[in-house]
Amino acid sequence: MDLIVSISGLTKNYGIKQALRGVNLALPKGRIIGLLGPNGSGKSTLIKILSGVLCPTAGQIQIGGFAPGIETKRIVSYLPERTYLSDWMKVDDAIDMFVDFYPDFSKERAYDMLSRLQIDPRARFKTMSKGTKEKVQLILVMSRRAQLYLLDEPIGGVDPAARDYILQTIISNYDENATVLISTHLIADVEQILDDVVFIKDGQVMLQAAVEDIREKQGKSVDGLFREVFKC
Ligand SMILES: Nc1ncnc2c1ncn2[C@@H]1O[C@H](COP(=O)(O)OP(=O)(O)OP(=O)(O)O)[C@@H](O)[C@H]1O
Repeated sequence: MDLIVSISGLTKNYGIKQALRGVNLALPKGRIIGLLGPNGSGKSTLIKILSGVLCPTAGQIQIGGFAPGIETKRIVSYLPERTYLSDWMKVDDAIDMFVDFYPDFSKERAYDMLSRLQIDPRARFKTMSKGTKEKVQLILVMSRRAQLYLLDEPIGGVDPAARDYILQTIISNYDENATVLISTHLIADVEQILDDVVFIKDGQVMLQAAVEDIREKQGKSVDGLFREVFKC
């Protein structure tokens, strides 16, 4: 199996709080993977470490053969859980900023997705709804030709009718050798596009499985299995 990410013994402490406890995980190339777990289970922490925003306390990580750093930032496209776009900016300013930052950014792809989602490139972020801003951020992140996309809660603020359309638009634009890791609580909405899932609880990986196996062998949806495994 050709891997894009391999993680061994990954631990992250925030002071006395242990957010990740010895995570071992291998993510293959060319898969769309759901990172699923209850609140506080460590999803954002794991994604931040993979993106290079946070440093691990212990453990090894390889992304495309490199430890997180300058080389991996070239091949990783990261959507943080919170917005980082300044309100005074217009959509096309943000696109120009991405063009300057990332040689793999496709302006054509970005404008194509904006037009499909009927978003005006001259609009200023301060005039936009939360959901529209989210759509723009996702478009920016998915317009790079990255090898690994890390999407932390990408569609939380988007209305249910638009979610499917956005997911399909985004997915249809990505290169099939790339891997997408999506953290979300909207499992029922996202599971149609997932190949694999990783369940995480209390900073540890509980399960890694192909969605097809969950459906065929266990006769369950991912949403159904999640509700069963994490029942309060
Ligand atoms: N900066 C921080 N300082 C201290 N504790 C933190 C910090 N960030 C996260 N934590 C703690 O680490 C644990 C994991 O948090 P994390 O945000 O990774 O979880 P999550 O699975 O993304 O949660 P959610 O689904 O609610 O977004 C939680 O107990 C959280 O309170």
